[in-house]
Amino acid sequence: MSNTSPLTSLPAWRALESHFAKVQKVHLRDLFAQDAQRGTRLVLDCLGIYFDYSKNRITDETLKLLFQLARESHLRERIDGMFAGEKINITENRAVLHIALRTPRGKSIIVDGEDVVPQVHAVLDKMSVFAEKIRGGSWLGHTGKAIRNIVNVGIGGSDLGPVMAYEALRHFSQRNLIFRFVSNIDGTDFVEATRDLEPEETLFIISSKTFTTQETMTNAHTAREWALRKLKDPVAIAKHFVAVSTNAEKVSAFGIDTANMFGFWDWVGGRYSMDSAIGLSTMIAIGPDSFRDMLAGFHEMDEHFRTTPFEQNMPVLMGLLGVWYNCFFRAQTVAVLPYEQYLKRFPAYLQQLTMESNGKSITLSGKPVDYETGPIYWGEPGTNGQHSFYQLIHQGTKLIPCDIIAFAQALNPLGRHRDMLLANTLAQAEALAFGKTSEQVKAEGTPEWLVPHRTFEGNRPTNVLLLERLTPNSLGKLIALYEHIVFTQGVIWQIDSFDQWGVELGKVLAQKILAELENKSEPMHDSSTNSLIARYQKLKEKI
Ligand SMILES: O=P(O)(O)OC[C@H]1O[C@H](O)[C@H](O)[C@@H](O)[C@@H]1O
Repeated sequence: MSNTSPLTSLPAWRALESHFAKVQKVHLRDLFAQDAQRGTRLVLDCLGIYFDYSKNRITDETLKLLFQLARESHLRERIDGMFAGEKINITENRAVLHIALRTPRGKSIIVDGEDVVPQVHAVLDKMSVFAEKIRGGSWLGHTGKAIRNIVNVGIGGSDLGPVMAYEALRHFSQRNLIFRFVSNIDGTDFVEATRDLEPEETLFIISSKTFTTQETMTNAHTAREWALRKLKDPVAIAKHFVAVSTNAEKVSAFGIDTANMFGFWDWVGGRYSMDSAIGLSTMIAIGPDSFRDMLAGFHEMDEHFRTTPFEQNMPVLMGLLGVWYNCFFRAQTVAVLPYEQYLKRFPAYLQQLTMESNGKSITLSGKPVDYETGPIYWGEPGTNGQHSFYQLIHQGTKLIPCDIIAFAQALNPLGRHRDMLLANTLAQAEALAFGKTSEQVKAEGTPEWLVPHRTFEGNRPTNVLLLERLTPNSLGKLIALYEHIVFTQGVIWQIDSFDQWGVELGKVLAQKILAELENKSEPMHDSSTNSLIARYQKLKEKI
């Protein structure tokens, strides 16, 4: 890591603090009134994405200082370090190379003396052959029937990406195949996902980077029992189970032939893995060509991020705007509002990507931070959110910057639906920014006492991302955009965006409590946990 002073002592940070004191109350109405070009000037139009950031509470000076902050944080060197395969995940001593997963054939990225790009393409080729066999009906189950149902068993990064991508790209999927996803340790997840499936026609993809995750291993064993109840012969496993993992030893120990294993590498973080073999279900759904088209979209955004000056660099710009709201306005959350039904799981996917990455409070040099880091990401597709939580965004006491994502062309054109959807999209961004003054409300003849209730303060910032059409390629660009926003922010905050130690403690305690629940040994915890255990055991006995 380049030598960087603590964030709050950087000159740009100090300058931003005094700048913030001056501009924090400035209203977007005034910023637009002062500059007739603002709405066409503060936009980026590249890679097929029209990014309008004019409705942010920023001036040209804000942007200048934010870019200066990026330079003083050595963002350029850190980007180069990631792309060169440096071990920037310092707490796990690992390279962070999800960008290698979409690097075109023929290029090279060296990790520990080995070029990883040919390895990436070898796995993609193996996935393609397998995916085509399933899609074409030539991969037969144990009793000679073609596979019709594909069940991905995984959790976290081995589930959220596949689920999101399947939903997002459903329009491009082969419709005679049924896809299901099992993640939760709650048995209901498995039972409901498989209750109407025929084992003879079902393929399980056991997806787990480590192949040790309790939920996934338990669901995988349950899946094996479910399949063998009908198929009887353990030889059948070879036709009905494949694995996606970095851990060949554990895959064999489970009983899956490593010939049926699709590998990836320790330099791919779970939440950055949906475009690795973890995307096998996605590839079976949309086909190898569309999957590669998605990878090409990722790669275009990677190259944009790697080579474009910060001022025109979409992930850098969006990342810095996020830092501005998070650290100076102290906005606690970011709402992601896709105006596209197919992106309904996109906010959930982003929650792991952003919050598991930047939910940290210790710097790379091991000190507690004295500023805010990762915000809470949340959201629902428009227009549904409008009839639910938008009230709070418009008139509540909290500042919630919103990312609004929309596509001009409907994949399912239907009457006036798309125009109505887009009218809502644009209206919300306008209403959030400009609001409605009490004068305007009064002029409508509203009784005096009602005026404050019907007034909209406005000045609620939005980023609007407008694309032509949701395709595998544009989805790849959008995901890579957020991956690099996370990276940019992690660099500014001087944290390790690629570890996740915070998930460990609960896992260890759950093992201990499970043993106590099953052995009925005397629980040795605090008084609250002890009595919850006792109550659970009592309630359970009532069945
Ligand atoms: O893919 P796996 O090794 O099964 O891991 C699944 C998930 O579980 C872990 O607890 C981590 O928090 C996630 O980052 C990971 O994606």
